[in-house]
Amino acid sequence: MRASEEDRHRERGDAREAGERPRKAAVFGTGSWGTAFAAVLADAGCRVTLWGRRPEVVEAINTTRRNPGYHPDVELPAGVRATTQAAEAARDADFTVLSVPSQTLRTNLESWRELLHPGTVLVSLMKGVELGTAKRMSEVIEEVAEAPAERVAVLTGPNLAREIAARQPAAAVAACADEEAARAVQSACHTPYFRPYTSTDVVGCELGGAVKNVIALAVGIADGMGLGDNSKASLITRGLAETTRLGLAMGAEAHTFAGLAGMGDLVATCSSPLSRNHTFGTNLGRGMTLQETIAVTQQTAEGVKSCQSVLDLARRHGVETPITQTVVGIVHEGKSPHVALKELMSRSAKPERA
Ligand SMILES: NC(=O)C1=CN([C@@H]2O[C@H](COP(=O)(O)OP(=O)(O)OC[C@H]3O[C@@H](n4cnc5c(N)ncnc54)[C@H](O)[C@@H]3O)[C@@H](O)[C@H]2O)C=CC1
Ligand SMILES: O=C(CO)COP(=O)(O)O
Repeated sequence: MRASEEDRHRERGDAREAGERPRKAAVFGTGSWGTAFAAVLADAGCRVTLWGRRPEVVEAINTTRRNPGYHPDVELPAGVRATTQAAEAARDADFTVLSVPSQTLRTNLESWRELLHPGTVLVSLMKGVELGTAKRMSEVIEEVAEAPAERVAVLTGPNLAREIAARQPAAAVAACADEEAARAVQSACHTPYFRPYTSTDVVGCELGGAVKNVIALAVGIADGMGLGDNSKASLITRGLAETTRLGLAMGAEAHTFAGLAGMGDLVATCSSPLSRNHTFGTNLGRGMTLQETIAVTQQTAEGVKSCQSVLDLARRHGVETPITQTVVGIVHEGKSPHVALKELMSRSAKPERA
């Protein structure tokens, strides 16, 4: 029989009292989510080493317990320390958490792969699809780190970093082909305010996270154009329909898209002013050019690049993704949002289930 959550919490406490070493996590990336998730892991009892490339950020974290560029008002738990040395972060890590921009992951991981602790579970926090290859982040990790799918997990869901850093309650999904590894990740980040569920549907979980960023761009554009809630609800709902269609073609499970990694994340991202993708879209919808919008965006808005890879995936699988196509048209082909909207609305009529 599977142990209940309470039993597992008790077992962890017993193990610590019995002198078992605390679990160790390396988090690569001191950005908004990497920093907030490091705090979650530490609050759950892990010893966390954060790797950052900028010495001044690492120094600030170690001396002030704050990351001034991303979460200036949040005091990080004592269990988090930072380093610029990848080898130091990776040493003995039970969990190696990756939180860099999706398009730099391959290059980053190529320089870290020799340092990874044998047997470590690699956990992707990233919500993008690689340009050119159209690979999901877990696929890039498996390939570059030469790690089996059983040791590559994904953590996703409605998790706006600023809210998690403020310890506001949220749920998430820890997905891995190996259920045992998914449970290990779940237990490593389970706190009174962060409630991860497990899944073995890695494809569905990753796709939900990546495509919702594209749909959030569309909803942001609608917002920026001054459109109302009917328009936005229609985009969100049809956005979920196209995500599900693509996911099913790729072997994902339908129920994943009705869960936290699908609907949950889509709703959070499309409705929150904290979302970088949503804000990016709003600026475009208000009439900023792509270059102006990029210039005012301080953090990673994955959908801007991943919309092209998602469209690539859809074409490879012969799936229609009209909203994604519209976003690509506006963001990368210079199409005016008004013209793009007219085209989207004038597509041939069809049954809702098509
Ligand atoms: N911020 C959020 O609320 C959430 C973000 N995510 C996902 O987490 C991933 C990371 O996002 P954030 O931390 O929010 O982004 P961010 O933009 O706040 O931070 C990215 C970090 O990567 C570093 N970085 C940039 N280029 C790099 C390179 N070439 N090599 C190494 N490091 C580099 C930056 O210095 C920064 O520390 C993204 O895929 C995002 O979609 C997922 C859930 C929530
Ligand atoms: O993934 C997120 C929330 O779950 C964060 O969304 P943004 O990257 O658009 O800020």
